[in-house]
Amino acid sequence: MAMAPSPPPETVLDVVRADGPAAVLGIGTAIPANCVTQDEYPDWYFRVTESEHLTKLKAKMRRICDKTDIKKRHFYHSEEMIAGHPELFERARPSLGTRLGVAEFALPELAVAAAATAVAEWGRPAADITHLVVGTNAGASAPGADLRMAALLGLRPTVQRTIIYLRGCSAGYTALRVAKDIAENNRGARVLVAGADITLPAFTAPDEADLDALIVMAVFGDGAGAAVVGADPILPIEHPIFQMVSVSQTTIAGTEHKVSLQLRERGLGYKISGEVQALVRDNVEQCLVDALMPLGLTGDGDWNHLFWAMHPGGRAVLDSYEAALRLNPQKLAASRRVLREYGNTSSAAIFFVLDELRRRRHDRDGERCEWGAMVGLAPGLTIETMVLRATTGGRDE
Ligand SMILES: CC(C)(COP(=O)(O)OP(=O)(O)OC[C@H]1O[C@@H](n2cnc3c(N)ncnc32)[C@H](O)[C@@H]1OP(=O)(O)O)[C@@H](O)C(=O)NCCC(=O)NCCSC(=O)CC(=O)O
Repeated sequence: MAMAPSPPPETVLDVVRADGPAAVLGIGTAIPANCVTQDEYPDWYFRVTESEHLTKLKAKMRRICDKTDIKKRHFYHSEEMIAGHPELFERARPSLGTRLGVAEFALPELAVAAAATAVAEWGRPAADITHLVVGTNAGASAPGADLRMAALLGLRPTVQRTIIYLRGCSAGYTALRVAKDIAENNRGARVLVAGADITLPAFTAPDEADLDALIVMAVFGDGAGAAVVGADPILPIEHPIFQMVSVSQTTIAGTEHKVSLQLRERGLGYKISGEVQALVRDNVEQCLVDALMPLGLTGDGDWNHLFWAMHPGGRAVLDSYEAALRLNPQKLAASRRVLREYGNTSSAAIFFVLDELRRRRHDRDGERCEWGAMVGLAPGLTIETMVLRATTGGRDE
């Protein structure tokens, strides 16, 4: 009997792959209830860590806080929680179990709150989600926050889960990059992406010999962000907000130790070199030329023709982007506002920035550029970019 001819591979791929680029179809964010203003933070921090006697270091902390351009931050931990666990600030004591134990509850709680908002905006039932991608620096368990999220949100048991640990501040980018590839390579896929972080794993007492930790304590905050990503939106139910056009990643040679994270018995240790700002100034423009040249979007070196979703890593990092790309001050207004209101929420921050950017597109004097880019830094030191295209398909445009 003659065998039926097998279809040529291109045809099979046409069936499997989506037609169009992936797009963000819904965005949500969430923050924990405890709020500490940046003005009160030095007093709060030195009090809860029983370090009031370190008056010079506290004065330095105040100088740092005053320069952050942060108004307030939200934390899952409270003064009472820390008082009940002295291992969180007594540096010699092992404390990893306490920290990860809190994260196990906190991450899904925050991520689900953000995801529920993103799913509601997307407009379809949570059971239509086919994939889940979660990025965080505050976990080390399997199954992790992804499985708990799937249960709490009522996702299908067949949902394909990916969790990304310890990607530093770019965990949200990485999760979005993975979601883009999934959406474009699996026709009909709808990917729920979440970035969630709490700072408790890195919480530590002030120490003159560990100024990196002082910077982390002054700048980082807790939060979660989420997005639903999919290609070929089903109109009029689904409304693309940003198309995810292309991605790139460049690791700057010889910078392996400039930003790094280590999970130790006393928690998550960050190394953040003061050279980061200079490295950004010296390298980011070339990365963007490489990423945008193939799309004809370099604007002959005038980068103000794009909108920008910079990760709000710190005031000085945003200043470096602005200087290196000769940006008008309003170009980073969304990133600066997110930094001011929440601090650097690490894996979550980019979702806050995308949410703020699309909100600003509705303002009378808001951003109108069609094309833009997300930029963030990962340990390495690695510069990640994603080219975005703002669509007119947003629900209330
Ligand atoms: C911390 C800052 C707000 C301080 O502001 P300025 O640098 O303008 O102020 P300044 O020079 O007067 O510094 C104030 C005091 O802080 C000290 N100081 C500043 N940077 C320091 C560092 N990296 N390590 C240790 N100490 C530091 C200074 O010596 C000074 O101490 P004294 O007063 O005693 O002389 C800023 O440098 C900043 O925003 N840094 C970026 C923080 C950061 O790296 N974020 C995470 C990046 S990674 C990330 O999130 C990824 C991403 O961005 O995508």
